[in-house]
Amino acid sequence: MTKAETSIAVPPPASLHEVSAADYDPSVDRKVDEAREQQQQQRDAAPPATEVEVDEEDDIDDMFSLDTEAGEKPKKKKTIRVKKTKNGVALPDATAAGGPAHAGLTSNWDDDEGYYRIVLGERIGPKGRFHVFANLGKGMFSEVVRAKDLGEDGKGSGDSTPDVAIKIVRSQETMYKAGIKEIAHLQKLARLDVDDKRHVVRLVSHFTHRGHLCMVFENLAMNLREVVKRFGKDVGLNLKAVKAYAHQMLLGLALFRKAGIVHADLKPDNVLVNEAKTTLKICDLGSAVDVNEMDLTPYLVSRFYRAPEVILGLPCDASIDTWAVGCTLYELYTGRILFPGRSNNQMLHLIQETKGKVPTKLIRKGQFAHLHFDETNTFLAHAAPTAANSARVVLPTSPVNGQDLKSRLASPQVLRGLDEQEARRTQAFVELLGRMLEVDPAKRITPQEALRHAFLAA
Ligand SMILES: Nc1ncnc2c1ncn2[C@@H]1O[C@H](COP(=O)(O)OP(=O)(O)OP(=O)(O)O)[C@@H](O)[C@H]1O
Repeated sequence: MTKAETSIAVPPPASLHEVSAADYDPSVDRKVDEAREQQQQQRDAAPPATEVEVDEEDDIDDMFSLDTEAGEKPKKKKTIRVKKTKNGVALPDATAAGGPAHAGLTSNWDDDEGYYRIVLGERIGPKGRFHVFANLGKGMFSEVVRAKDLGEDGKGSGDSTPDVAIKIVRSQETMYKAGIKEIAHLQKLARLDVDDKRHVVRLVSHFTHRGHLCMVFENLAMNLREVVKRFGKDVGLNLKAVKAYAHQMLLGLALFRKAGIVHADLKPDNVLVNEAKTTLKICDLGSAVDVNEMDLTPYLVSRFYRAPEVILGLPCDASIDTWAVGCTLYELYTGRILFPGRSNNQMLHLIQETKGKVPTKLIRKGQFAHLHFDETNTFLAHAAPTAANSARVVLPTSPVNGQDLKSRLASPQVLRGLDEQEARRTQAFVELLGRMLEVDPAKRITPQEALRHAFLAA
């Protein structure tokens, strides 16, 4: 492997290679992308399975021996993408059946931004079925509360009052419609997974409360970013836990593929675990899209988890979720963000340092490739977030010395410190990661193939 030969040396800032997953605040990341996406949308005013049989559940009890403590919940922001076209799912009129009649406006029940002013102790839902007792957080799209389910008659009795999580969508028409679409996707996935074995969060019911769409979910404990922060800050989780989580996420991805749905926002924040941290569920389908209705936008998926084909403007499909899960697994194992680029251009730079230069055929076909490569297909590293003052960087086809996954995770020095079995497992993990992070989406491993990979099969 040779070090990058740079005609003008403009590597990404050294600090970019070392970003702790625990320090990452997704809301900052999102704001930048939102602004860019809005610009992009204004510019483009006009507007892609097979099942797999796998054993359930690895035993990951006792993997997290630390006591839990109240952790800080990362604040997140989300870009809402609502297509004008319908996706075969009947979308009710937002203003009908208790929808946001005052869409865009606020009422006494709402704050200035259309969030419902939740009062702890309040009972919401048909017959006051849900007794709200805790706030779980606020996102761009909704606020999430925890409530007791008092049953259909709203009376609740003793043992039969399970906790649920309710996502109360902001009172805004586009968000209401996005919520309806999220419900349709969740219902489709649940129909294909009757036994609830594919690790996608279950929607219990939904209703409208004072103009707000409310989605009632099974209750889970925390998301994977919080898990890493609490149990693996800066060092990551052990390989056994990573293996179990990888297995479950891939089962989820296989289901998405089967359903023809792309999640399009997979990252540690959008994967929840139960109290025992043994089972995970993929959540937040607010950006999910039918594979046949994917738009070309360079800002799809949260930036650190964004696949190169998104940035390059190539046709996208479910493979973008595999890439995002690859980035997520690296983060779980190391406690560090794999590609912490501050722009799409820096993302491409970091990706190429780790994976080698983007193949010329992809550059040629990518609609946005001209923003990052010159006419000789040489990479242009931007000094600023814009393409201005960019410098040509001649990248080798192989990874930059020390940046490839093997050097990072399974160098001879690292392997020497492990027993034989652990060394073999680590190597298998790195091999699988490499396959999930193939730059060419056509060569990227599918979830079904990944589930048969030595790392998971062993
Ligand atoms: N079923 C659940 N059980 C427990 N907590 C949940 C559940 N669903 C969501 N949460 C919590 O609420 C957070 C936000 O949920 P979600 O991402 O679905 O909402 P959102 O409004 O789309 O958020 P954002 O705009 O930040 O992406 C999750 O990261 C998690 O911490």
